[in-house]
Amino acid sequence: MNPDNPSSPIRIITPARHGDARGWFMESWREDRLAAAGVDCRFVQDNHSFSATVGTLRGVHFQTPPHAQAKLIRCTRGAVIDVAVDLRRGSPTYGRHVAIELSAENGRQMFIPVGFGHGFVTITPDCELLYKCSAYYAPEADAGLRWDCPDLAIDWGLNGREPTLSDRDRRLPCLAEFDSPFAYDGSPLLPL
Ligand SMILES: Cc1cn([C@H]2C[C@H](O)[C@@H](COP(=O)(O)OP(=O)(O)O[C@H]3O[C@@H](C)C(=O)[C@@H](O)[C@H]3O)O2)c(=O)[nH]c1=O
Repeated sequence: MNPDNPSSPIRIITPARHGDARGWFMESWREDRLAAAGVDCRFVQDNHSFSATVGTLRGVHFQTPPHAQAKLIRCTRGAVIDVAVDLRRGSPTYGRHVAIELSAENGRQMFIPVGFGHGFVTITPDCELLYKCSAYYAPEADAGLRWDCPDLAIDWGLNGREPTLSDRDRRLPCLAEFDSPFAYDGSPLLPL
């Protein structure tokens, strides 16, 4: 899953910023541009979260079918390491992940399709994340995997420090206890 390759189901999008003496302007979301980048998705909900301290970790989250969500994620204040984990049963990269820095400064957005888990850790204080979702929040379908599951082996860059977590995230299961409801669609994959 190399997000720089057009064959990857994970897409990185960086909308152009038009700078002038006042600052800048950008089209933060355009359906046709996303379609041109290989993303065919109808979004129905926008989310916005604020994380106060460095080392706040949310994830690894997903909703199960029929409420599964694709997400288009961007950071509008501060910086985070954003992670997408392949949870598609039968995928050659099942359990593996992509991690990239999203920041207010770099303006990158990451598109994560259905079948992937999502999580992030803050690397600056006062981080705001905005993301679009392709399905409504459904608490009964809300699920996740432990951030420190050894089978996921995600390097969050914490260097031994304990992250700030929700109670829910502390209780999430590991990959070995997880029976994935997501099917692998055969989309071409590349080594991470
Ligand atoms: C996700 C979500 C939560 N909530 C509520 C439930 C709870 O009372 C409060 C906080 O929810 P959480 O603790 O689940 O928030 P958080 O840990 O930030 O959950 C989010 O994490 C990132 C990584 C994602 O990818 C998101 O899809 C979502 O799972 O907000 C909604 O009302 N709507 C929503 O869409």
